[in-house]
Amino acid sequence: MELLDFYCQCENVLFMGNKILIDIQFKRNHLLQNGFDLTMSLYCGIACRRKSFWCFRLLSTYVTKTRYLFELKEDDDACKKAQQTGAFYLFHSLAPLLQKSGHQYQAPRHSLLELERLLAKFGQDTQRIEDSVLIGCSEQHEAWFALDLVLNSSSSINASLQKSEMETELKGSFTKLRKALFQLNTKDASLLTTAQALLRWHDAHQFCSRSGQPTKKNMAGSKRVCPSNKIIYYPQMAPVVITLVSDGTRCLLARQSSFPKGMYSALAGFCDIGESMEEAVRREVAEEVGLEVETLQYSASQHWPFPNSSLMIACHATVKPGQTEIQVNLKELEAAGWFSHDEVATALRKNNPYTQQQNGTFWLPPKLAIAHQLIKEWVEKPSCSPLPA
Ligand SMILES: NC(=O)C1=CN([C@@H]2O[C@H](COP(=O)(O)OP(=O)(O)OC[C@H]3O[C@@H](n4cnc5c(N)ncnc54)[C@H](O)[C@@H]3O)[C@@H](O)[C@H]2O)C=CC1
Ligand SMILES: [Mg+2]
Repeated sequence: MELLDFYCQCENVLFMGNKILIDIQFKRNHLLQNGFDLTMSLYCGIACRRKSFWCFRLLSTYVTKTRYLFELKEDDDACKKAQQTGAFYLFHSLAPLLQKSGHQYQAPRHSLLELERLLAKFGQDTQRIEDSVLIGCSEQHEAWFALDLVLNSSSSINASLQKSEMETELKGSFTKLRKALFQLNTKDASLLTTAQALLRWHDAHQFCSRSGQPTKKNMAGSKRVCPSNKIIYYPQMAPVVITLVSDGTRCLLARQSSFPKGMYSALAGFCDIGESMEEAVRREVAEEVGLEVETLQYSASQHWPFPNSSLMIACHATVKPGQTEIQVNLKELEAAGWFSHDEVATALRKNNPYTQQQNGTFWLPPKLAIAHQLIKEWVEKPSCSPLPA
């Protein structure tokens, strides 16, 4: 909804608690005088009365959306109300419901009414909807939830037998996220990885680790509380560093035996407790390939759902040109080597996860993986100027 539409609907003045809007004519003039673009999607504001005039501040769509999600996480009643007009992504044993068209997958959403009908049809209690977790909302504040139809269900044996009937009813299939991830658009991929990570965390944190009592999820699923001792548990991610090492002209790529055949990636490793990101990078590079990092530069980060939730922290690092002899730690890696700029640029151009490279050439992680971004950055700008490690 755009600014102008919103004001036209609300006539002259004020409404909605602290989201008070002021006289349309005044605001329109004021905004025009101040050079605001009325077509911007700013449509919500906060106003307060100062002496004889109103002060107001428009909030961006992003800010109002963020505040709305915060409210839903904090207030169970507001969250329950949001389910009435919300939409649900469905999972079965952590596999999302997807519909396939050509090479692409799409994630359908269902209304509360459709979900209630589905559960009733398959003999499940509609109370189960309270197991759903909040994963986001649209710009119009339609809240999005995810529900696993099998996890934590008292009738889980029954439900798993009904999987194919459910798929027929829902006109889709419950597909392993690892298989589908790279054929989803970025928005669906991000929502589904968040949803899966959150559903998995709830499934694994049903009991308090101190009292052994069942913990209780809040409506949004942003935490669990032990009713007996009030300990609050929040969903966790493990920090992982991923580093593309360069010697100035070549970059170092490696593979684990668990990787798909022919795929090489940057070096990755979990941070140890008490370590900074910089220390973790130095240790992992030394541990895995026997090299000492000289400089490093942060690039970007990414949530990664496999095998459990990780926060991938991506960096570029360099080693001294004269100290490039690799000693592969075979307990961690199957192979590692230096690759020239041309070799990597060619692999990047040809990279296609559906038709993995033939005739012995190597291939790189797909676009959605942060390893791919890191490698692409290096190919585009091999001589960035990192900081001392
Ligand atoms: N998104 C991306 O582009 C990429 C993501 N990754 C992810 O990075 C992660 C870490 O890479 P690895 O080389 O496997 O790590 P790693 O080099 O630390 O080795 C894994 C080993 O570390 C130990 N470990 C320590 N803390 C752990 C924890 N919190 N969880 C699990 N194991 C722990 C275990 O013994 C495990 O076998 C992997 O889960 C992988 O999925 C890896 C490459 C690319
Ligand atoms: Mg590793």
